[in-house]
Amino acid sequence: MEELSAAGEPAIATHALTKRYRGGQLAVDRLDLVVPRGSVFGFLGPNGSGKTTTIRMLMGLIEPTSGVARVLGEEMPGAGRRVLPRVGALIEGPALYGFLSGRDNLVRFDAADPTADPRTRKARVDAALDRVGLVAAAGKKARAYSLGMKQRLGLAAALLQPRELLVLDEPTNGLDPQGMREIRALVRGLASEGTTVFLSSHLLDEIEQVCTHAAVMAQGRLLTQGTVAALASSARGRLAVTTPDTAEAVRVLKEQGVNDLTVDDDRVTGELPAVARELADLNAALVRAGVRVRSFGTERASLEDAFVALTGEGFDVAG
Ligand SMILES: Nc1ncnc2c1ncn2[C@@H]1O[C@H](COP(=O)(O)OP(=O)(O)OP(=O)(O)O)[C@@H](O)[C@H]1O
Repeated sequence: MEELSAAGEPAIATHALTKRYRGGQLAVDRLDLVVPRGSVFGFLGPNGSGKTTTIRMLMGLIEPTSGVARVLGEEMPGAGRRVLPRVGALIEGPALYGFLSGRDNLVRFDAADPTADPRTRKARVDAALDRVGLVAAAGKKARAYSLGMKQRLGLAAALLQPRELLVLDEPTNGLDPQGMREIRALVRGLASEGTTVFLSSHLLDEIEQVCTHAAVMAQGRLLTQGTVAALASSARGRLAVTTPDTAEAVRVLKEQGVNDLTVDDDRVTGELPAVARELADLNAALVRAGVRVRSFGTERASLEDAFVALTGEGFDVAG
């Protein structure tokens, strides 16, 4: 609610947004999403959970079957002509001409924008290249670019004009760790200037590293949304004990109601019992049984723990 009073409507708000494809597939099911202005919002879900379908509806590329999608305060797809110039989007990889240089690709994008003044084109293209760190490679043909460079060039195209909102569909998909870091740094930089960034990902780690807020999708449905900190803290952390006596520790902890125990070297971790117990009592039980405890504590819960708690299953990171 705070965001509403601070800066008008949220950057994105959907109400009961639904998409059923012609074949009958219910891809998005009554989605209520609220993306606050100024947030870096992670749209998280395994492959096939409906992320791309949602983004396509938000960008007016496909019509919803029912429900409402509002972007920057206006309803899509109807208000597309007014809204889309204020939105930079990178969906399913940028459409680049391989035979043109990175710079000339941007010149083409800029020339295709009827609102872009040709006299200031060069300055816009230079600024965008600089922004994504492609100045040195600007003269190379795009087909010689690595996947990460292509992704950055796509982002540069989205950044030729100042944007209030950036929508990025799996921006780090297929990138190596260095490429991922570069995109993350770019996203943080844009966010610090006040751009709202909405990005989809199937990587929990990535969302934790860069996002302030997140929503979790599974099978077309929204499981939860909120700040990343609140989502992670909604899951209980795991108990972690370091000891040379791992077998005995496992036996004692099991007796004390600790589930899902795993041993990795001299570390025993487990799920804390649902009924809150004094951690000190667990430690005392270990000591009583003669287990030599080197360290004892709980690990901070991660977004992954929250996801597992919500769905009862592991996060599918395949693909
Ligand atoms: N054009 C289409 N026609 C019919 N079904 C589709 C179409 N596009 C997607 N689907 C189905 O809708 C569901 C959601 O797909 P969607 O691509 O939105 O998910 P996603 O979360 O973006 O996954 P991914 O990351 O793999 O793209 C899937 O079951 C998919 O098979």
